[in-house]
Amino acid sequence: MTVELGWIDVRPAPAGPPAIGTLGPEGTSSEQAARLLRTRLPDGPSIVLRTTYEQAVEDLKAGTVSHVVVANAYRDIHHFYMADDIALADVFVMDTPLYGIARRADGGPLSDRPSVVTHPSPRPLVAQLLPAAYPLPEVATADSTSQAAQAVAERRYDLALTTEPAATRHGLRFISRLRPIRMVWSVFIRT
Ligand SMILES: O=C(O)C(=O)C[C@]1(C(=O)O)C=C[C@@H](O)C=C1
Repeated sequence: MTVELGWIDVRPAPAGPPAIGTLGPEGTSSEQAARLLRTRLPDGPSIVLRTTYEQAVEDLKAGTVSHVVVANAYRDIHHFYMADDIALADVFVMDTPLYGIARRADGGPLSDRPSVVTHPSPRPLVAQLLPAAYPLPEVATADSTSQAAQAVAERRYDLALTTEPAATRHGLRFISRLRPIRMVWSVFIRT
């Protein structure tokens, strides 16, 4: 369940039917944030999930979506703040779904030095959540928590730092404790 903790509108919504772009595929925290934004917009807008936030912003500039939701922990968000053809419309605080380290539910025993994949932004959680029995691994990166889960389901890595929805979607089982991330989300519109 997602909990909205605060909301600031800084610019009126654009005219026309809304559509929301963000980072996918299904199971990302960004998808949950987009679902929350949808509850505040008229006409039950569609949600367009893209492989990167940059692709979602290209859709915004091209006019195929009206809003793009970006996690403020995204390290390249400054490009979106600096662009002069899009602008910040809203800011809200929402806890992400639960994050944890997950393995294939049907896999055999884990290696003593399992490989780990994560989106770059929540990477500090790998050291925080990885059970002490395992040495700190080399960490590979994926474009989203959901892609990280998919990479483990496809046997490319042993463990993924991922969300509960993405783990469920890809048949993974958590081996760590779970925690949410209290996140500020930025909503951009075209100017
Ligand atoms: O990959 C996702 O699920 C995202 O929505 C992006 C993501 C993440 O990787 O955790 C980016 C930074 C924040 O930690 C919240 C979300």
